[in-house]
Amino acid sequence: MIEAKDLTKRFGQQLVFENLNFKINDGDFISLIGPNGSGKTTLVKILMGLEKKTSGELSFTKKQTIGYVPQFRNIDMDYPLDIEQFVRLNLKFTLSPSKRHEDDELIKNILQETKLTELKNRPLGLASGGEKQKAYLAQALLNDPKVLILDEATASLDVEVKMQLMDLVQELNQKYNLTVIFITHDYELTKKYTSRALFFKNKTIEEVHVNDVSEAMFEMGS
Ligand SMILES: Nc1ncnc2c1ncn2[C@@H]1O[C@H](COP(=O)(O)OP(=O)(O)OP(=O)(O)O)[C@@H](O)[C@H]1O
Repeated sequence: MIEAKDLTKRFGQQLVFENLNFKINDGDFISLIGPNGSGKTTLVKILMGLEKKTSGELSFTKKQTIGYVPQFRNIDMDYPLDIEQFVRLNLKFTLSPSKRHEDDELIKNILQETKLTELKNRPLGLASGGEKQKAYLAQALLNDPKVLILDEATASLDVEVKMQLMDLVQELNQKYNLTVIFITHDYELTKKYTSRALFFKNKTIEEVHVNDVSEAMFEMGS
């Protein structure tokens, strides 16, 4: 479980949010929603230890390995790695033959789990948007995370491709009780896939029942 108590973040004089109080349970599929600039990415950066909180508490009941899938960005056609090589980047490189064998097995399983086996030798630069995002997902899964953060990971993808990626994440959530934190501006995906929603509003956060999530929540000024 992840618990925030009175979590507050400022950048200099600018208050991003204050007194956030929430719990995220193991196996939750939770969305972080709210307008641009309301602090969603800042919160996940604090969760990942990339940014410091200003005050308040953030606690984890046990060691929580975190995987992170970023927003889609195009990759040059001449990017030198294929999908499998790209996924391997997240491994700790080693010269030990027995570790090499273990790594090969791990990569094989992850590629299978993310439905990339057939595509593993495709140059990443020539892969479709959805395939690239699946490669990022595979990389994020390498360290056996208990928590997966999708940071607008479905933005700019076609609707069908978004659904395929989310179906895959849902499978992992259900099969491994993986906690999923989904930052999104997508109303439909929030409704279809998430079981809880945390809504950033007026510099703080409130839990909203997924049935009560409205399109306006993604549009309002912060
Ligand atoms: N390193 C930084 N230094 C100063 N201000 C920052 C920094 N990072 C973010 N901010 C500011 O903090 C606020 C929250 O930004 P953040 O990126 O967390 O919002 P967000 O909800 O993720 O937005 P979006 O939906 O547009 O991605 C914004 O006003 C942003 O400009």
